Formats: sequence, structure tokens, C-alpha cells
Amino acid sequence: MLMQVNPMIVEFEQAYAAVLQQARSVLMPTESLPLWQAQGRVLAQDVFAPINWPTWPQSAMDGFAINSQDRSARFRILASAFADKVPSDCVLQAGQAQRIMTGAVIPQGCDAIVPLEYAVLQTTPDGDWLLNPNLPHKLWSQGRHIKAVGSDVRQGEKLLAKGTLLATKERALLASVGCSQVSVFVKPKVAVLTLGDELTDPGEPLTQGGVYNANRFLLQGLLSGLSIELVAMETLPDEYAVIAQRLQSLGQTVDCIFTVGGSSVGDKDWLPKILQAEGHFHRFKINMKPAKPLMSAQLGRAQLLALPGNPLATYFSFQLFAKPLLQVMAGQALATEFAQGEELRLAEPLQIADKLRWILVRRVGSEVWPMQASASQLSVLQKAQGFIRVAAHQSLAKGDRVRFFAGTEC
Ligand SMILES: Nc1nc2c(c(=O)[nH]1)N[C@H]1C(S)=C(S)[C@@H](COP(=O)(O)OP(=O)(O)OC[C@H]3O[C@@H](n4cnc5c(N)ncnc54)[C@H](O)[C@@H]3O)O[C@H]1N2
Ligand code: MOO
Repeated sequence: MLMQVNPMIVEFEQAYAAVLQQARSVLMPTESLPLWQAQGRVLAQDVFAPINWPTWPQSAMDGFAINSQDRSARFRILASAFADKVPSDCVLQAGQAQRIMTGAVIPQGCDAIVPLEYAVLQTTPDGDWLLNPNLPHKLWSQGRHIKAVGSDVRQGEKLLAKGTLLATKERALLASVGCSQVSVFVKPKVAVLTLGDELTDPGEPLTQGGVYNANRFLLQGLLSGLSIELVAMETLPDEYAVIAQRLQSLGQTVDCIFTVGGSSVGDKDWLPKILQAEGHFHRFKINMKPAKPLMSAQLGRAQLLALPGNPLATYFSFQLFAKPLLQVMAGQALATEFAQGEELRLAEPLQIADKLRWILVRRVGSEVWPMQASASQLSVLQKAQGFIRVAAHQSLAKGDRVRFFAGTEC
């Protein structure tokens, strides 16, 4: 008997809102981690600067610390001040200059640094001297080559907001003000199941009807940029019992499952039937192209999204639904709202028929060149810099504005 599981026909915004609602219901717990181990984690709290940086006024140059108001003809040079050492007798008197190194604390009574290469020096039997009169005035101006207290970071200022992904520059910033421990969200554990008897691993011979499993690599790469832990990446045959059993066991151990393929209305597309048997699930037929079919469900503790198998449909389904789902679950502020995006200009005219289109583009400066491709053609993705969103029934001319999303970052 043919079994029918009817999809809900929806607009993109409805499906997007449903997926985000699903994600918000399962925010990951938090943990405290040493900053050293927090690369790629999402902040669970705002971080405020615990200190001023610089904490003390510092020299930006190797040279001589002077008082710019001092009109003495020459200055007796005092002992060196190094980055980590302030001489105890560091109150400068009239007619004195302090030999100083980059990063050293500015002695009291100094308000400018004369770099070594601009200094005119004199050695006499009674000591070393820095000569005053012939130096260009700008080298003597107040504050010259001095890093002021708090000029980089002010104590108490909000350095990073909750929801920020701790990448390289964020961690370095926190380290610069002495943060050693951060409160972050636990990374969601993710499993990816590519489904299909036809799927063949690269390196294996291709038998008739076989398809190389490109989506496995596509998803592995796309996921690598997110704050998640990829715990399983498996290929399963088109067998009801095998898929159902694996889903059930993954539902006990992971936070998120992405399936790819086997989700449409073909005779061996078991997924809709399995999810229906499991209970609560949504099956969307989204009024857009590509990535029309999408299913979402909760299986045990796991959130499941069933992505379509055509590689470009997989790509768009990931960018538009899977990535926001994971970002929200992981506590991350969403980088992209698909109603916004950068405004760029079309490099050539574009006609859109009866549904919303997501179109890969080459970006050249502030212009984008649309790239025609069917959902099964992965070769175009490699040449694209991102994609644009174009509403149904649009007739766009060269130079018209379109919304651009950088989506080929990996
Ligand atoms: N009667 C209908 N048929 C189809 C509809 C529809 O509305 N009515 N929608 C079409 C659209 S749109 C899409 S997208 C696909 C989605 O189908 P599935 O998600 O079930 O995907 P499969 O049938 O398993 O595969 C589709 C296509 O992609 C290839 N594929 C699958 N997995 C991979 C992989 N891991 N790596 C590379 N290529 C893969 C697969 O061999 C097929 O060629 O349904 C349409 N049909
Ligand atoms: O969404 Mo299918 O998304 O056109 O290949």
C-alpha cells in the first residue's frame, strides 16, 4: 500500500520561525572553562574589562622620557627603565631625562618620549646628556609616544557580549586584560546521517546508479565553522529498520541530528514514515527554490532536521535552517537574519518566476553576478562567493539592489 505523509505548504519565513522556535526551546547548559580551552565556544555572559589597559602610562618607543615643558638646554640621562621595571627613584627633576624602553612605565614628571633615533646625545666626563635646543618641536609635544592609561580598554567597559563566538581575536582580547576563565555554553553534540543505497565513498568504484557522497564532505566542512561537537557522521542504507534504530539510539546521546536525503516521496524515502511513527514532527514544503522539502522533529533529547539530498538543496537547507538552529541552541547571537543581508547591485538582469529564489552569485566589488544552477549541480558552489535572496515575481534590471549573504566561508 502506498503511504502518504502530507507536507505543510509554507513560506520561507514560517519555516524559519518554526525552526528557530524549536532551537530556543533547547538552549544548551553552560560551563566555566579556562580561556586557553575556549576557542570556538560561545560566551554565556557579558564580559566587562576588569582593568584599564594600559594599566599604567607606558612608553611606545625606546628612547628618553622627558618633561616637554622643561626648557633646560641639556638633560642629564638617568638609568634605564625597562618594560617590567620602574626605577624606585623615578621622579624626574628639572634638567633630567630618563632612559626608557618600549613598554616601560612612564616615570613621574615625564610627559613625552624622545625616540632614540631622534635624540642628540653628548658624553662628558660628568655623564651622558640629551641635548634640547635643536630637536623639532613636534617630538617634544605633551603625550608624544606615551600610551595613556585605558587608551586601549577602559576598566568596566563591556568587552564582549553574551552570545559572542570566541574566535582568535576575542580570546586574545580577553587575555590582554587578564581574563583566565570564561563562562560558555556547552557545545551541542551533532550527528549527521547521509541516507541512500546509491551513496558511494570517494575512492570506491562507482557502480551503475551510484552517487559519490559529496554531502558528507559538504556538511563536515560547513559544521567545522560552528560551535558544535561532531560525534557521528554515518552513511545508512535505505532500510526502514536500520534508519529507525539508529535514530532512536542517537536520540538518547546527541543534541542534534541532521539527515540528508531519503526524505521525499520516493518508494525508499523512509524518513517521513519513521518520523510519523515516532510521533511529533513537521513536514514542510517550502515555497522556494532550492531546498523546498524540510522536516523537523524531536527524537528523545535530540532536535532533528531532515535536509534534502540534492547537494545544492542540502547546502541551502544547511545555511538557512541547520546553521541558525545550531547557533541558537549553542547560545550564539545569529550572525545573519535572512530578511536583511548586505545590499549589493545586480550585474545583469534577473527574472524570477512564482516562488522565492536563493541564487548563488559571484561577487565582484559591490556587484553580484547570478549563477544559474539546478539543485544537483555542486560545481557552481565552488565558484560562488555567496548567495542572494530574490522574492517571487521579481523582474530585476542591471544595477538593481539585492540582498547578499556570504555563505561560502568554509
Ligand atoms: N514527487 C516529488 N518528487 C520530488 C519532490 C517533490 O516535491 N515531489 N521534490 C524534489 C526536490 S525539490 C528535492 S530537493 C528532492 C529531495 O529528495 P530527498 O531529500 O529524498 O533526496 P534523495 O531522493 O535521497 O536524493 C536526491 C538526489 O540527491 C542525491 N544525493 C542524495 N544524497 C546525496 C549525498 N549524500 N551526496 C551526493 N548526492 C546525494 C541523490 O542521489 C539524488 O540524485 O526530491 C525531489 N523529488
Ligand atoms: O529543493 Mo530541491 O530543493 O529543488 O532540489
